[in-house]
Amino acid sequence: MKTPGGPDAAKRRAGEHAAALVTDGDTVGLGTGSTAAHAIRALGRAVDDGLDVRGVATSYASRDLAREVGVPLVGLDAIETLDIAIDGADQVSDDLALIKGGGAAHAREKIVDAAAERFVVVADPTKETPELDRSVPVELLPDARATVERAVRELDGTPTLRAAEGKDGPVVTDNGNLVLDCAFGTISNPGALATDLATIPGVVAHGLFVGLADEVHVGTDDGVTVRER
Ligand SMILES: O=C[C@H](O)[C@H](O)[C@H](O)COP(=O)(O)O
Repeated sequence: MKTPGGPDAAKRRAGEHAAALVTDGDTVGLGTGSTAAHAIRALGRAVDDGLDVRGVATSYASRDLAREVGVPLVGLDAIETLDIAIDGADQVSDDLALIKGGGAAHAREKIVDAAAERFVVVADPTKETPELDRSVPVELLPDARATVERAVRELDGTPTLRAAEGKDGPVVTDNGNLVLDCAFGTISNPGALATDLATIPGVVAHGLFVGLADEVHVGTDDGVTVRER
């Protein structure tokens, strides 16, 4: 699908559309990535106009952007539930299963998105796919690298340690852990794979989000399409 202004315009449409769902008094999960950033900026403008919200950041990056644009923050450790979370995705399947973690933020994102009454995914059309087939990011304790790699191979996956840009060595997450990008080909049963990955000792969180998204807002040529679970 063509998107005038390119993918970033589509991301902006989706982010602003989702931000408009936030109402006075809400506690809002602030996702990570270039699409969620548009929602955070829109929320900052709404706060300037008088909206009363508390944001819960999912990463250093979303926390810093929220501070920059004036969205008041509350710590993840201080909340039990949220009214709404707005977050991006690397892939969205027809049944709203997601792959997340392209920015290595999926551990905190999963906590925040799962705790929200309403989890809204924001995306551009390049993220949509009938079935998930991208590599699944798996955050793990550094000492468990060899054992987790072996367990992923036993699930017929191919793990690759994520390398850092601008630094020698691996990506280290906001939580001080490593990330394995695990290729499984087309994922025909995301729920089963999600359970298998979650039960590997040493895995902190993986990027399969199954049964969590309530709706997906996709920026298009002339607006936004919404799919609901
Ligand atoms: O770890 C990063 C997150 O899961 C992002 O939400 C995801 O990678 C999508 O990012 P973007 O909107 O930049 O494509």
